[in-house]
Amino acid sequence: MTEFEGAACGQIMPEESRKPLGEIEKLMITKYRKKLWTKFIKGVKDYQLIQSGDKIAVAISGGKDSLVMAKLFQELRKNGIANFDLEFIAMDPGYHPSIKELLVDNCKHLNIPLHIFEYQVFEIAQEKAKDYPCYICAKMRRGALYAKAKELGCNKVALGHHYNDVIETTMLNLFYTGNFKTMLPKLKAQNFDNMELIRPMYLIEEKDITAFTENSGIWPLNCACMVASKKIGSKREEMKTFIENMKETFPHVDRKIFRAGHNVNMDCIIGWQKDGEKHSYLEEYDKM
Ligand SMILES: Nc1ncnc2c1ncn2[C@@H]1O[C@H](COP(=O)(O)OP(=O)(O)OP(=O)(O)O)[C@@H](O)[C@H]1O
Repeated sequence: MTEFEGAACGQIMPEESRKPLGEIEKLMITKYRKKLWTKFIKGVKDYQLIQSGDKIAVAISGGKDSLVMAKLFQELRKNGIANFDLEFIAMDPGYHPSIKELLVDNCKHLNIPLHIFEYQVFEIAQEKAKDYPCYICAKMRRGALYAKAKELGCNKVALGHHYNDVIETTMLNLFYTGNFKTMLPKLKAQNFDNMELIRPMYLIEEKDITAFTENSGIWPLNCACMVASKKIGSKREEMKTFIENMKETFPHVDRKIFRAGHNVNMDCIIGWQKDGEKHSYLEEYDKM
């Protein structure tokens, strides 16, 4: 473990030395075709994430998810299935120089032309929210990514959240906030006109991203956070373990949680929020 990682950080250990770019690109559409490429295309189609004429800013943290997302986007562009443009953006929130070097080196090897910009999120998050910096950090990061995307003439920002992120977020909301709230495949940006956030990795499982990354011999950035990782145990990691343990008794529990967000039965919901306003089923009860 490096001095920057928290106990919850799981390091990816490549099985072999870094493969040449051509081999990595081929691996993605051969051995990992079903697990990565097909699911990427399905997510893009099912959730209508790309429209003709889009210019998409692919947000690269340097972690495994966003690196794989970048390669999948490049493959889609090569295939000419949709008419869209790409930019790759990375916000440097105050990374240690060795971490930044790894990010730049991986992107160079993977032929991802990166726009890196500095935005000292770590410093601000640590100062403003000592006990729980993650929320403010994520909010500021999103604003900075939208602003950079706009500057480059993009109308969409793509984030690397995947299938397991969706499930874990749903369960974290249920357990810790007592609400049913999942993560959307796309949404309109607040405070930025004509800007959308898309999550094209929505159907891709984390274990397949990990396997592909290890097989490619890539060492991605891992827990580059220099603020929170040592202060708070990762609730997300705990939830990951909890779901894995549940799978021993209910093998398809992850799929069921994922599907639940697509199958809410509004006839059996007592209260909900819409556009920030609270509603109750009693509002409609007497009209039935
Ligand atoms: N510093 C950054 N610059 C640009 N994009 C970022 C940055 N940090 C996060 N993102 C984007 O937000 C997504 C979710 O970020 P999160 O911190 O949850 O990382 P993650 O789930 O570990 O994903 P990854 O493996 O890509 O780091 C990333 O996949 C990436 O698209």
